[in-house]
Amino acid sequence: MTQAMLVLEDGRVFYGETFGAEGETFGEVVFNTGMTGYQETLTDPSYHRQIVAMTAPHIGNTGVNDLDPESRRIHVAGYVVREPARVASNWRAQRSLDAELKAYGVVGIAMPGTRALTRHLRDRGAMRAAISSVETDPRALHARILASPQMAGADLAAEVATTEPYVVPARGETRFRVAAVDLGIKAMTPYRMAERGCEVTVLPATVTAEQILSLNPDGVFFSNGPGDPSTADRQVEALRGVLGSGTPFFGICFGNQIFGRALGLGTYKLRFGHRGVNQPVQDRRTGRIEISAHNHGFAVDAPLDGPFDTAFGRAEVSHVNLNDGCVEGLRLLDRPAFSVQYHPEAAAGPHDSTVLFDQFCALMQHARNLKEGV
Ligand SMILES: NC(=O)CC[C@H](N)C(=O)O
Repeated sequence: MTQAMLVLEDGRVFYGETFGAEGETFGEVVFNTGMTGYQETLTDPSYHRQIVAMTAPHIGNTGVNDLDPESRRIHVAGYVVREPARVASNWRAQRSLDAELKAYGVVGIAMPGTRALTRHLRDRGAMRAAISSVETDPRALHARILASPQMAGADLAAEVATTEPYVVPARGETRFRVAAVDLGIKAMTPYRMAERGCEVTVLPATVTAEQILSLNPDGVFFSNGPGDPSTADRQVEALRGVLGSGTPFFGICFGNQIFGRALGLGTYKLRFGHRGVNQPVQDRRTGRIEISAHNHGFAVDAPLDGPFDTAFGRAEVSHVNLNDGCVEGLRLLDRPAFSVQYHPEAAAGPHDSTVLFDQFCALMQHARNLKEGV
């Protein structure tokens, strides 16, 4: 085993052994608290340019398969685990996690200090970092970290999104046609719509409102994605055009942040964000609590004390996080549009929130009924 080190922007150094590829990598280091779902995490495009540290102490137990990935490749910039499983044991396992990380050239580190790292990030916040198995001087690596890009201000969606439109067919009869803007979309999202009878046309991140609306969709969706939502001006512009048309809208994660901005709200960076599969979110209308999957480092700044006015009529915060009180969902009260900051597609994660896909279908059905005068 080769020695490796993880160095943080504030100078803290951790030592361990290489896991996955050898080499050097830079990114924002964040922690993920999921006990399961490491393959979905690794392949979630929203982790582009992030070094992900797993708090679960044993990673790789079930190996890697070709069924669970959320995109075509591993997207994390680097991977931090406490102890890699020595044996991949599962009936679906096709390869080991170590081999998969090597195949994608993903530099990782196995180190005893993941708990200390998590406590450090919890107190000081997510920050830039590097993993290296080729550098021996932490100070030299630290200097390179200070020259690497920040996550705040990073415009990354177009780096991971499709450049060509493609169609995910409905399973069974086609009930609705959805235009989905890919900002780093996870594969399970169009799948959840397809299994409800939606034919989903996935569009590049730079698509305009005119291009979206020219498809005459029953509904429009904006996906999750990497980077700082304050940079997503083109997408905010496109969404304003969509909302103005009255076409039903649903957004997830980055899509929620863009929706917030389209309504005139601001976004801000959370200290350490939410990444895991057990975040409690409350639906403020029903009081019901959903345990949900999360991956966000930014949040929308919205009034929590009741409905507020926007250019598209009244809006309200529909969901809040019970851990830190941050905004987890928004809805318009006079138009068919809503979004959530968390991941109802549940890959990986509990299925408490998949009902939101049914609500999107219900909005599309309602809009169709109105159009047809039913
Ligand atoms: N999963 C996402 O869509 C993340 C959105 C945004 N990049 C954030 O970190 O908050």
